[in-house]
Amino acid sequence: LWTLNKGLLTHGRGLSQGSQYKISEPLHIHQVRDKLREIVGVSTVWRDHVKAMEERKLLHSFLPKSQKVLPPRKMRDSYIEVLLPLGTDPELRDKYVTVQNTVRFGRILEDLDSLGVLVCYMHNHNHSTKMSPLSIVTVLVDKIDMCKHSLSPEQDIKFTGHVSWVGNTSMEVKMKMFQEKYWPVLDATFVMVARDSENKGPAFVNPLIPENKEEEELFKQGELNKSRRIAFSTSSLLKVAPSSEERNIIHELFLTTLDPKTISFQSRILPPKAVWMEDTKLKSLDICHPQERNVFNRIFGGFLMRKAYELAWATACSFGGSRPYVVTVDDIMFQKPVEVGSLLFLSSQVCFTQDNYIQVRVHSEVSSLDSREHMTTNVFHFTFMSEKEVPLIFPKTYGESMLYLDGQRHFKSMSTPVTLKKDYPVEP
Ligand SMILES: CCCCCC(=O)SCCNC(=O)CCNC(=O)[C@H](O)C(C)(C)COP(=O)(O)OP(=O)(O)OC[C@H]1O[C@@H](n2cnc3c(N)ncnc32)[C@H](O)[C@@H]1OP(=O)(O)O
Repeated sequence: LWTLNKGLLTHGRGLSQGSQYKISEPLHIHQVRDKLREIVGVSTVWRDHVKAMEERKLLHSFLPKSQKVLPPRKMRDSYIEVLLPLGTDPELRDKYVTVQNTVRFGRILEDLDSLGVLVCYMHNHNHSTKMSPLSIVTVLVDKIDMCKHSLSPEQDIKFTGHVSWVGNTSMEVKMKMFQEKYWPVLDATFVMVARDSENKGPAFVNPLIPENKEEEELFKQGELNKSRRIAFSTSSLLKVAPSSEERNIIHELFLTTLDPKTISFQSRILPPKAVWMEDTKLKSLDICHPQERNVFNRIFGGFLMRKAYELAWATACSFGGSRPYVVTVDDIMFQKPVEVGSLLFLSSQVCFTQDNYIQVRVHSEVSSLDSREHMTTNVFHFTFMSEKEVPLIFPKTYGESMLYLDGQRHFKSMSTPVTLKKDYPVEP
C-alpha cells in the first residue's frame, strides 16, 4: 500500500502549484498516518506496543553498512500531495477551527510533521521489504514561513512535499501548503534523521540525484542551509560571547533602565511603554499520555510543536493586547526524544519586540514520573505580528540579556519581512 505514488507520478511542469511534479490523486490527510503505521508496522493499541517493537528488531538485518550500496533517488520519488478537505468535511473542520473561524495553526504543525516523515519514507522506499527498517524522526524545523493569505476553515488545503537534500543519515524536506484555488500559504523546511529499526543508532539514507537546474539549485541550497545551521550553532550565545555591537545594545538597554535620580547601578526603573522580560512568562504542564505517541512509541513531535505553539500564542496575546498572527516558526531543534509517561514542562516568554513584532521563545523540559531531574528536549522560536505596535521588552539580568540577543538574532533571520494585513488570520 505504501507504494502509493509509484506509477502515478508524471514528470510535468506544474510549477504554479509549487512543484514540477504532478500526481493524479492526492492522499487524504488521514491516510498519511495510516500509511506511516503500515510502513513502521506499529501497534494500533498501546497494549501491543512492546510486541510491535520486538518485531521491528528483526528488520535490523535489512540496514546497509554503507550509503554507497543504496540506489540514488530523485526528488520526484519522494514527492507527495495531501488533501485536507476542510471545505467538504464538517467533522474534520471542527478539529481545525478556532473560535474566530480561522484555522488552528497548531494542527497544521502536526500535519506537517507527519507529512515530512512520510516524504522521507518515500525517498528510502525499498521494494524488498514490506516494512521499513528505518525509524525516521524529526530533528529540526528549520523554517516555516507564512505567506500573506488567509487560512479559511471552509476551504480545502493542499500540502505538497519532497526531499530536497540528503546527507549520510539526514534529509532536508521542503513542504508547501496551498489554499483558495491553490494559492501558496505556507513554506516549510524540516530536517529528518534516519535511525535503525529500534531508533537506537544512526542509519544511512539513499543518496539523492538532482535531475535538472531547478533541483540542482534546491540541492545546493540544502548544502548552504547545512553550513548556515552549523555557523548559527557555533556562534550560539551558550558557547561564545556576544559581538561588540550586541554588547553595546545590551549596555544601552541597561543604561535606559537606570534611575537618573540615584547614582546607582542597582535602582532600575522601567521606561514608558516598556515591560520587563520576566513579566511576560507563561508556563504549562502536560502529562504525555500514550495517545500522543508517535509510531516509535515516543511522543509525537507534532504534538510537542502544537503545545508549544499554543502557549507561545497565548504569551504573545496577553503581552501584545491584541490578536497576534504567526509569521515565522524558526529553528525548532528536537534534541532528545520525549518518552511516553513523561511530564512535559513548557515555559514561554517574550524575548524581543520591534514595532508590531513579538518574538517568543518556548523552552521545553521533561521529567519522568519517578525522577525529579529535568531535561531540556526542545527550544522553540515563534515570530508573531500584532495589529498594533507592542511595548518594548527589557531584560533585567545577564541571562535575560542573552535571551534578548538570541531572540533578536532569530528575528533578523526572518527571510521575508511581512506587513500586517487584515486578511491574515492564522491563529492557534
Ligand atoms: C507520525 C510519525 C512522526 C514521527 C516524527 C516524530 O514525531 S519524531 C519525534 C520528535 N523528534 C525526536 O524525538 C528526535 C529527538 N532527537 C534525537 O533523538 C537526536 O537528537 C537525534 C537522534 C535526532 C540526533 O542525535 P545526534 O545529533 O546525536 O545524532 P548524530 O550526531 O548522529 O546526527 C545525526 C544526523 O543528524 C544531523 N543533525 C544533527 N543535529 C542537527 C541539526 N540541528 N540540524 C541539522 N541536522 C542535524 C547530523 O548532521 C547527522 O546527519 P548526517 O549523518 O547526514 O551528517
